[in-house]
Amino acid sequence: MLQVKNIHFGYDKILVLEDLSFSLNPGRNLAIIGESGSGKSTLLKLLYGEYDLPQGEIFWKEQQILGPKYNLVIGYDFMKYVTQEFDLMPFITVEENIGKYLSRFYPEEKQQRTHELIKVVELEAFAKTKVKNLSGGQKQRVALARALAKQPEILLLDEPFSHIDNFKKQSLRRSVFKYLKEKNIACIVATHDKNDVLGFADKMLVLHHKTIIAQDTPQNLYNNPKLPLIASFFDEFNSIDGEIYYAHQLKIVEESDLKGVVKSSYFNGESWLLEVEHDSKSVFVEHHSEIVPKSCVYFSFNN
Ligand SMILES: Nc1ncnc2c1ncn2[C@@H]1O[C@H](COP(=O)(O)OP(=O)(O)OP(=O)(O)O)[C@@H](O)[C@H]1O
Repeated sequence: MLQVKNIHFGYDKILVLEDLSFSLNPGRNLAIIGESGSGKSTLLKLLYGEYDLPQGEIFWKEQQILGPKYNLVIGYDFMKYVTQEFDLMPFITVEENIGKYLSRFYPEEKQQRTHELIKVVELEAFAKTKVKNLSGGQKQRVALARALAKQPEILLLDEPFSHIDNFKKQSLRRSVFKYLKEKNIACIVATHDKNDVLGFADKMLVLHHKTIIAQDTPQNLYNNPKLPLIASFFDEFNSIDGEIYYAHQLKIVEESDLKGVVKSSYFNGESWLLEVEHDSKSVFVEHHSEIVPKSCVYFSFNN
């Protein structure tokens, strides 16, 4: 189990994280969310042992995670960290990059394992391509596969699908997260993308103002967001009389006490998002069709 106990950390005396505590069991998937600059990457680096902790402790099972003051080489064999920089070897091929840390004394096993990982990240067509000739998204997939090569017990991922195009993203997420579950590899994913979380994370942790402001399953946080910051991660929302309503929880009706004027309609695939001016504020309502600007409409709550 990963145990993070009352950790504090700052750069140059400016506190970035204050008194964080949480835990994660083997094989579980934890998503870390928070606005830009809230400390997600810093937290991953601390979990990896990249910095010394001025206060608090981190353990993976019995092993305490310590920083450079105690370790000549940063990191531990049971943990891998995929940063936003990838850190690959450009002049060798995809399969050579992935196989680099696998034992060459078992060539057949090495080849089999490399092939298995290339399949997980859906890069079969590029196995023999030099990394320098790959796109950013393809490099990101090689970095993921390489982190998995030696089968870590825990994987830290910083925005793991940020460079991958939308055509590939969803199938790649399914493939990678399914693989991690099958192999019982715990993973911690720092992300801005709700699609990395919904459907995959067992638990979500929300960072804000240096601390954890919420810690729960994605389902519970989605259904009961409590704070605008949490709702905004998932969807367009409105605060009405102190309550949070997603746009799909409001509907256009023939008549109601809530009246407004349509400012804009935005097509979003399955439906349209209407921006309605009500009480000099914008209210977002999901609707099956477009409504011309300046139309007067009534809206109410979906039951
Ligand atoms: N090496 C560093 N030296 C000094 N300050 C830093 C350093 N790295 C990050 N910071 C600061 O620490 C804070 C947290 O940064 P961090 O990169 O952890 O946030 P983040 O949530 O990962 O952001 P993003 O979502 O934009 O990647 C920011 O205010 C940032 O400016």
